[in-house]
This record gives sequence, C-alpha cells and structure tokens, in this order.
Amino acid sequence: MKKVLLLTTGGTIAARTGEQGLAPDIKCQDILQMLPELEGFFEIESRDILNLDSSNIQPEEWQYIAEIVTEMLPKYDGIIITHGTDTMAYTASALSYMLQNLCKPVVLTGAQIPIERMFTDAKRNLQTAFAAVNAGVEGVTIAFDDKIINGCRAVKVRTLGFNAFESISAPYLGEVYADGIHVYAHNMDRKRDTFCLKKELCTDVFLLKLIPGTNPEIFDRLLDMKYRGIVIEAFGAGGTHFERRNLIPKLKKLVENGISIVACSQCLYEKSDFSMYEVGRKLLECGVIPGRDMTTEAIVTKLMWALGQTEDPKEVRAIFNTDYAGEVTL
Ligand SMILES: NC(=O)C[C@H](N)C(=O)O
Repeated sequence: MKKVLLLTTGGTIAARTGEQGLAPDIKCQDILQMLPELEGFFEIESRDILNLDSSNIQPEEWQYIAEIVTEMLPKYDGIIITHGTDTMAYTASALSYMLQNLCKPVVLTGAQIPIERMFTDAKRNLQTAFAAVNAGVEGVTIAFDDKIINGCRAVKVRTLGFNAFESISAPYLGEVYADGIHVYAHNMDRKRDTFCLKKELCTDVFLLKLIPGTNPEIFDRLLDMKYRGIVIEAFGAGGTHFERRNLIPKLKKLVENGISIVACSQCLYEKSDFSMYEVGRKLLECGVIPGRDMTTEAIVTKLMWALGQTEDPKEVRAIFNTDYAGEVTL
C-alpha cells in the first residue's frame, strides 16, 4: 500500500461562504472524511500547512511548501498538495525548479467548487491526484479534470469551467478513463543527479504585457525601482514596436545595467521565435533572452529562481538555456 502525505494550503477546495465571501476554512481531516474510498488503498497522513486563497500565495509560501516537501518526502511514496487554482500554476512551476531532480510524485490539486457543495469537482480531482501518486508519475504535476499536467506547463485558462487547466505546448502526462489512469510519459530523462532543495528566489521580477503604443519610459521607471528581472509578453511570434515609440534603446540600457530580460509571446499556444521578424530580432540584438515555448508562469518563476541562484546575467541566460523539469523545448 502506498504511503501518501496530504498537505492543505487553502483555496476553493477547502472554502466555505463567510461574511466576506468564499474563504478557505475546511481542514485536512474533514477533506479525508469525505473520501472514505481511499482508505483501503492508501496509507494517508495529512497536515494543514496554510489556509490561504491562492491569490495570497506568494514566493515566501512557495519556499515554505518546498521546505516541507523536502523534509517529508523521504517518508512517503508521494505528496499531494491541495491549493487554490488561481495561482496553482505559479506554485507548481516554482516548485519544479526549487525541488531539483525530484524523483517522486508531488501532485497539486484543487477545485472550482468547494468540497462540501453539490456538484463539487474536489473529490474527483483528489482521486486523480491519488491515482497519479499510485502510478508513480514523477515530478511536480497538477491533477485536474481527469488530467495529469506537468506543473511547469500548466496554465489556468478558465475561471468557472471544470477544465480549468491546460497543458501548454506539451502533452498531458496522464489521463483518467473508465479503465483507470493512462500514463503517457513520466520518465522525462532529466533526473541524473540526486534530489536537492534550491529554494533561493529573487522577488524583484516584473511582468509587462506590451500594448500597441506602450510608453518606452516605463522601462526607466522599472530601472529606478531596481528590478533585477523583467519578463516581456511581446506580440505574436515575437515582436515589439520601434516606430515612433522605440522600446529598443530602453531595453538595451536595462541589459547594460545587468537586468535580465526574458521575452515571450502574448499568444498562449505555440512557441515564440524572435528571430523570425525584424520587429523581433531587434530584441535579441539588445540581449533579451528568448522564452521559446515556455508559459509566462514558467518564465516568471524561472527568472525569480535563476536570480536567486546567481547575480551574473550570463548565468541567468545559461539557466534559461537549460531544461530542468520539462518546462522548455530547447
Ligand atoms: N478555484 C479556486 O481555488 C480559486 C480561489 N480563488 C483560489 O485560487 O484560492
């Protein structure tokens, strides 16, 4: 029988309606009581570690969760973490980098409807998470709506639909059917070294979505504010305007000041390629790091993590040229 640790952090899955609206309240023991069918199949221990809507989960919480996972993992076959859906993809990505060479399942799950309500998806999602642990799907994953998604490829794409998450530019790792869980790929050939926690993060990272007419002076302000990393969501396959409002000299200045800039596409699907158009090449020429087919969530957290590991922009670039958890196609 597999030994599983359930950690709860809050989110809608554990929410009740209070005077101020929905807020997390339900404890792990109550959650487990609602899933009596798991008892005969798993040896389960549980612990409430946070009680937050995921909008309140920030880099400090990612580090706290990573510490607990690192401490507890040797005693279990896998760990399931219940978490709000709104920022689950950020937490999953951050954990993917912090928990280096992870070779056991760490599965995040949650719900669109609280577990105590009719039509809740919480039980099904938890069952899927347990199935992922049982199947030994390694690494940080998200179990949701019968799918297992690599954590650093997940994006929340729906506010209300049960299919809230998609796996972007990467196949699902597994799916649940009537005959059980189908696991497609879980040995991603990347765990060569021993597991270790690398939890240092730099929170001085800013995300800017370009609009037609973005004022170039925004980049001077970001320099004044001492950001060390900037993620730019550019247009289409990769481009920004240089007519009339030329962003390029400003970006050059930032790079000269040692700031790491990573650029990706505003389009959710498919890769960016900044070498394709003149409007993209100019970014590469001033030293911007291409985000390739990574999600914005995976880039933002990777930049925070990279800047936590090194002060050298060249090493940050080298980190972005490395695939740690299946987050990027090189
Ligand atoms: N479905 C959810 O869990 C949404 C909630 N606001 C959260 O992220 O905590």
